[in-house]
Amino acid sequence: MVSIEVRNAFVDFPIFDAKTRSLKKKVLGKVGGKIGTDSKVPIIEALHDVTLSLKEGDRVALVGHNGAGKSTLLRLLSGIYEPTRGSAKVVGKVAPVFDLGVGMDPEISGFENIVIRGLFLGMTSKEMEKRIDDIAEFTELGDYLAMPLRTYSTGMRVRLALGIVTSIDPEILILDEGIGAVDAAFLNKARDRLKDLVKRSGLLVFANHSDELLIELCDSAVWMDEGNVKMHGSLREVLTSYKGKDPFENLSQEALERLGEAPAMSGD
Ligand SMILES: Nc1ncnc2c1ncn2[C@@H]1O[C@H](COP(=O)(O)OP(=O)(O)OP(=O)(O)O)[C@@H](O)[C@H]1O
Repeated sequence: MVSIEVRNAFVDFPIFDAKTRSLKKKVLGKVGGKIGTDSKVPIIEALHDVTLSLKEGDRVALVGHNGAGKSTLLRLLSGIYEPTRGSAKVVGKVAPVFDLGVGMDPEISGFENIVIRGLFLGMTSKEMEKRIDDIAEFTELGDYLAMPLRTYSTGMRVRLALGIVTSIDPEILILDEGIGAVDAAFLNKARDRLKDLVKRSGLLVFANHSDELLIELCDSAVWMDEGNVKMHGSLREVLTSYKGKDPFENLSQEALERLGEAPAMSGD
């Protein structure tokens, strides 16, 4: 059984080369974690006393304004960052997808990249080799798969990366923005693969600004604000509080039924 237990976790970034003059100016900032100035160097408090308990089957959306701490939290959950104080215990193998391009080598072929990228995501080369035909078909890259990645256009790279990422069997899947940033037409093609990927995952945490994608893939949500967990609950409740309106109200009846949701909340 996979699980994530974060207890009273803090992640601080001391900044040794901050310009003191600009920090003394009292300009009211609206985004980013708190900047503590009690010590000799300013410290950005990216995560502040975060407690979070996630279990097998959870599909969690992570929302919050720029600099609220979403990416930092995802890195903590992936074991890339250790908490400065507190604890983060992750049981299960994590497949972190922060940037679709990370882990791809421009000098080797598309085929070789499929295997290498798969290894980074916790798969074995045998498992990836079995998936090559399926990935090739999805990407429509044909003979280009035998060419070095540096010969690909940006869109071709995204196709390959998305094909690989959606082919894995993750225990814990951590997705940052990147996925939603791909071309809308191609994302439509990838949607079913993404949904299947999430179904196969033991646990999903997904940071994204697109309501539609979150509604499609998640059922609960965590709202981060200035490094704190401001709210943790059902996706609909959290998105309604975060956005100030019910995100389901614009969905068609068919979509609502598919999602097993009631019609939009009345009166707000
Ligand atoms: N490597 C770092 N060094 C210093 N400060 C950092 C670092 N990474 C993040 N921060 C700071 O931590 C805070 C949280 O950043 P984080 O990237 O987690 O936010 P986010 O919610 O993912 O934002 P966005 O939606 O803009 O991507 C911000 O104030 C940011 O300036």
